[in-house]
This record gives sequence, structure tokens and C-alpha cells, in this order.
Amino acid sequence: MSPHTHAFQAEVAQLLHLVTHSLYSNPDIFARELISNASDACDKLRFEALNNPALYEDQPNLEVRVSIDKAAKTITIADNGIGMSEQEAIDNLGTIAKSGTKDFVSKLTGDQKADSQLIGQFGVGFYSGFIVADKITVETRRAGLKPEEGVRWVSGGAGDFSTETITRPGRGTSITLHLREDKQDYLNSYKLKSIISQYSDHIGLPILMPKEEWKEGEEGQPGDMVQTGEWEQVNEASALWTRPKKDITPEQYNNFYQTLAHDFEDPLAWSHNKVEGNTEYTQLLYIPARAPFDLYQRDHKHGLKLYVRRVFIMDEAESLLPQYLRFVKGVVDASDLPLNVSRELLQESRDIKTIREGNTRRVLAMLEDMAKQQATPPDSAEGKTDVGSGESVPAPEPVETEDGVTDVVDKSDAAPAAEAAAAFAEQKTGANKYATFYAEFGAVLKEGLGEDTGNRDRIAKLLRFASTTTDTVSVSFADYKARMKEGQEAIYYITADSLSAAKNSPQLELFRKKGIEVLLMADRVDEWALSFLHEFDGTPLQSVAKGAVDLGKLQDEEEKKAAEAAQETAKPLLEKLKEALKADAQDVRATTRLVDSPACLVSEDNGMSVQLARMLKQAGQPVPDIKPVLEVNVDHALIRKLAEVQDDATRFNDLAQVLFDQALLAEGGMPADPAAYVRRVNALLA
Ligand SMILES: Nc1ncnc2c1ncn2[C@@H]1O[C@H](COP(=O)(O)OP(=O)(O)OP(=O)(O)O)[C@@H](O)[C@H]1O
Repeated sequence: MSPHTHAFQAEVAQLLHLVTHSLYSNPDIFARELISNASDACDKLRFEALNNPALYEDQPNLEVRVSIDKAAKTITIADNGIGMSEQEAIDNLGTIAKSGTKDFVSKLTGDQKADSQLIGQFGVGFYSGFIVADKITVETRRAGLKPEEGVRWVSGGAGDFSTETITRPGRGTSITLHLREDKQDYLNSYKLKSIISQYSDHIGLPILMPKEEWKEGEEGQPGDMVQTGEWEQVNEASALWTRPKKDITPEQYNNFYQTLAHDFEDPLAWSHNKVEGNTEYTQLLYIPARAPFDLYQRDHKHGLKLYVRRVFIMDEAESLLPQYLRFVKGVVDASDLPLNVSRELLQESRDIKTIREGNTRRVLAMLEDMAKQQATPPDSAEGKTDVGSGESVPAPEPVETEDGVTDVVDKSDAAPAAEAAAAFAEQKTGANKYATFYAEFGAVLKEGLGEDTGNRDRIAKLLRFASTTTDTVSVSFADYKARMKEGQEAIYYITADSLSAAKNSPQLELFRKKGIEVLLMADRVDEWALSFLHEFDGTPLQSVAKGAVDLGKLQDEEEKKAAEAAQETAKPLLEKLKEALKADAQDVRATTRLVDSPACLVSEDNGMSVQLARMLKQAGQPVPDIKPVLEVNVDHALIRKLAEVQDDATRFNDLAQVLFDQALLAEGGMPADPAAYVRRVNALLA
């Protein structure tokens, strides 16, 4: 049958252009990506064959063979894994199924450097072949289909590809890269072998390459390496997590991570443990250095790779970690689960519950170590004993889980001294690891306050905020508490749409005057997350934008009395204002919280803040119609002016409305009728 031509999905075409242009300086990764796909394909076959052993046909040994054809200038990577049907080849190699891809591609700027950073968050997979090849031929046959149902897929990496039916006796996939003119150095088998063994060493199945031997040249001719006709294995072929920690170098851990996560960067930290007890499993967990582009997509795929006794079961097993730790990558190899376990069964399994709790504790411990590391610079004595990355993550003490099972962490194969030193040296350069982590994933971690009641206190300790004393997101609740003024009874915070809106909010005026620190929160998730945390270490949390201002012992008696007196004297004016603004404000009252501003908006103590209501509305969520309270500074000139014009109803109403709209603007809102607001202000200015 003659080949059919198909167009790439538009985003694929754009991505391909980007891959070949931006990743040009990083060509070796094609080997990692294609070998990782081959290994995944073998994992999938092994899994499907659990229920259908006939899929193995006459080839029960799964392997990948990599060969070079110098004359044809090609490299071929062949596996005997699951293979693809024609439709699968068209779908899998011509479209990208990830949601949010369109958005992602539209963010690309055309600037190679910036884009190559972005692409790291995406993972290019199969398409990385086009970095070194100007044409790729894929020949594949799905396990279980007839030999005549093979398919050949060919593309030059531009706008389209072709497919045709072929006869392929063996199942699986071979990918032939027709090397670009300037990438012919990969035809050197020594070079290719060293790249492949580096990228595939941790892969659990054999990677074979043709064996070569040195042959002396005849009659004065120079000697050369020649193929012996045999194959040799170039990797260790034991899955990394199954090896003792002492035999694994940091570089191998990093390489494994990059393959697993399709990331170009090294992770910030990892933790590798064999957990014994009623539920036995091995966990290898990584904290990435960069958030993937789709971290906030509703259907973002997350979770760990699940193996049962070294047999791959599934990718993205989301039951192995809570949602708020969805940034963690890694592998869990469980000893006690049935091989035919399904996603549905996982959700109900007690073993999985134990593993999930164990993983959660371990990740929180890694984060605590990173945070501690950051707080204690590594050149201080304390930092040295407490290295927080990789092998050196100290295992948390055995912890009783809810169902009484004790996780015992195997600490016997501790890192040898040289490696510990290497890990430590790495730490030195990585003193900002926690800040890096927090900038990427802090907002996700906060979701844990609502999601994980049991670990709420541990999560709260890991949170960092900007405050009125520092613009950097670095203040923990504990730091704040240590700096609290004598007599201060609450941890004060403000939520706003942005850091600058928070910082400039009129609600902070009194706090500033009195030198009281206020935490500034500008993440969308903050208000929701904080609604689950009422106190930290015995000190209540108090939003400065909710309820009447209560500085407790920090407010002196005289001020209190003066405020009460002002409230009393201003009563008729406040009543009038309330009447004029009855459509907008549920109450109008005098306040002491303002110093320079005439008015501000607050919400009732247990109510939803104005800012959260606005955010929900923008997101199309139903919002109860709650009106804010307008608080006014009776000492302000504008309020005095209001008092003066009380008898002129039109002027009074206009001024009152301007006062309300300005308070709304000051905290990031928008007047209900902006044109009317402008008209009123202009009338006042004229
Ligand atoms: N050697 C192979 N054997 C069988 N299927 C393959 C092979 N290589 C690729 N595929 C199929 O093509 C799909 C796309 O591969 P690609 O590497 O682009 O992305 P991926 O591996 O799914 O995603 P990511 O790289 O983000 O993990 C794979 O999901 C798989 O279904």
C-alpha cells in the first residue's frame, strides 16, 4: 500500500521547530529520551502480558538494541516492547495529548535561550530525535497484531509525516535516525556507547550494542575498530532503586531523575529508602527544581511510577501521594501488592494508604531539611551535620502510622564518606535550595493546609511569606513570632491580589505606625489555605482586613478612649454615610487603623474577604452577595469636608461615593461604575 501523508497537529509542528532550534546545544538528550521510551514500551508489554502471556510471542527476553550504520549515516534504536498499531503511531507521534499544550506553545517567544528554558518544563520525548536527525523512520508492530499489520512512519520533522503498512515479523519498535550533516559524530560507536551507558545505566533492561574489536591494518594500513557480529550489554540493567544506596553515585541519581521526569535540570533533592514493616516497599522520591508548565491544570498528570516486585504497573499513580505534593517525582516499588492491581483498587488498598503516608512524611522531611539548610548556612558547624539533599537526607525516626504500623527505615547502607563530602560540596552551592523550591512550589504546598489535616502543623512550619519588613518571600511563622512585639497577641497578615497591593494597603497604616510586622500574602491560594489555619504554635492568626482592628495590649488606653469618643461624635455623620452608601456597604464605622488614608474596606470577622469574593467572581464561581464594611478615619480632611457639606445632599452623596470607590481601588478592586467615578472626581477637581 502506498504511504499516506498526515499533517502534524499545529502545536507539534511548532514544538518541533523549537526543539531543533533551541535544544541544538544539548543534542545528547535524544539518547536518553528514546531509550526511556523504549524501556517504557517494554514495561508496558510486561504489564499487558501478565494477563496475556501470548503477547511475548517467541521473544520473552525484553531488550533494546542500538546500532550504527556508517554507510547509511543512521542510528537505530530498536526495542521488542509493546509496539504501536498504525492508528497509535499516528496519534502518539503526530499529536500531543497533554492539555494546556496550546497555552504553553503560545508562551514561547522565539528567543532561543528563553524558550530552551521553557521547553525543559515540557519534556520533548520522541521529538528530541529531530535535534540530531533530519529524518526519522519508525517501524513498529503492536504485540498481538499480525506481522502484516506493521507500520512504517516517516517524517522530516517539518509539517507532516507519512505512514504505510509493512510486514514486520518481530513485535516492537525500531527508530532510525538519519543524522544531520553536522551530527555525524554520533556515528562513532565509542562516543555513542559512552552516552548511552551514561543515560541507560539505571534502566532495568539490557541495552545492547554491536561488539567491536581492534583490528590491526594490513600491509601498513592503519588499524580500526571492527564489529565482531556479537552484541554486548552496555548498561548494568538493574533498576536503580533496587541497588544499595552505597553503590549509587549522585550523578546516577541525577541521571535517573532526568530520565524519569524528562527534565533537563538536576533535582533539588532526593530520598531513597527501603521501608520495612507490615508494608514493605522501596521509595525513591525527587524534588524537582522547576515547576512543569501544567502544574495548575486541573487534569495535570501527577503521581509516582508504581512497580510491584520490579514489574512496572503504572505511571502517575496518584494515590501514592496527596494532591498538594503533586510536584514530587519518583518510583515506589511495593512488595505486597497483587500484580493485577488497578487504579480503583489502589484507592482502597490499606497498603497504599500506608505507603502514601510514608511518602508524605518523607517528602515533608526532605523539605524540612532543605529549609533548615537554608536557615543555617552550610559553612556553620550546624549546617555540616545536617546535609539536606540526596543520600544525606537523614531518615526520619520510625513513626507510628494511624493503623499502628511502624515504618522502619533501612539506614544500614549509609553513604560512604567521599560521597557524603561530595553531597555536602553540592549543598554549599545549593544554599538557596529551599528558596528555589518555594518560589516554584510554595503555592502548591499551601494547599496542604486544607488537604492534609494530620500534617497541618508541619506544613505551616514550611510556609514562607513576604512581610512589611522584607520584600522577599522568606519569613516563616516562627521567624515572625520570634520578632513579635511585647504584648502582641496575634500573627497579623493581609491578603491581596499582588505584593504591592498588599504592601500599600491602607489597612497597614496603624501597624506601620506602631512598628508591628504584618505578613503580606499575594498568592491566589493564600486566603483559602489560611482559612484552615487559625493559629500557629498557640498564637492566633488575624487578618488585618477582617473585623474591627484589635491590637489587644498594643493599643493604649488613651487611643481606645479617643477612638470611642470619635465614634460617638461622628455618629450622625456615620449614619448619614451609611444611608448614602447602603447599596455598597453593610456598615460604616470609625476606625483607628488608618493614619494617612480617609477610608478602607474590611470584611466581617468570619466573612469572606472582599478580595476572595472578587477572585471567585472572576473565576465564574457563585459568590454570596456580601457587602464590605467601610471604615473611616474621622481625623482625615476628607471626612471633615464630608461633615461640612452634610446639608448639600448631592455633594454629600457624590463625595461619599468617591470615598467608597477610592477605598475599593486602594485594595485592588474596581468601582462598579468606573465612568461615574471619573465624572464625580472630575466634578470635585474642577
Ligand atoms: N519505542 C516506543 N514503543 C512504543 N510506543 C512508543 C515508543 N516511543 C514512543 N511511543 C509512543 O509515543 C508516545 C509519545 O512519546 P513521547 O516521548 O513524545 O511522549 P511521552 O513519553 O508519552 O511523554 P513524556 O515524554 O512527557 O513522558 C508515547 O507515549 C508512546 O505511546
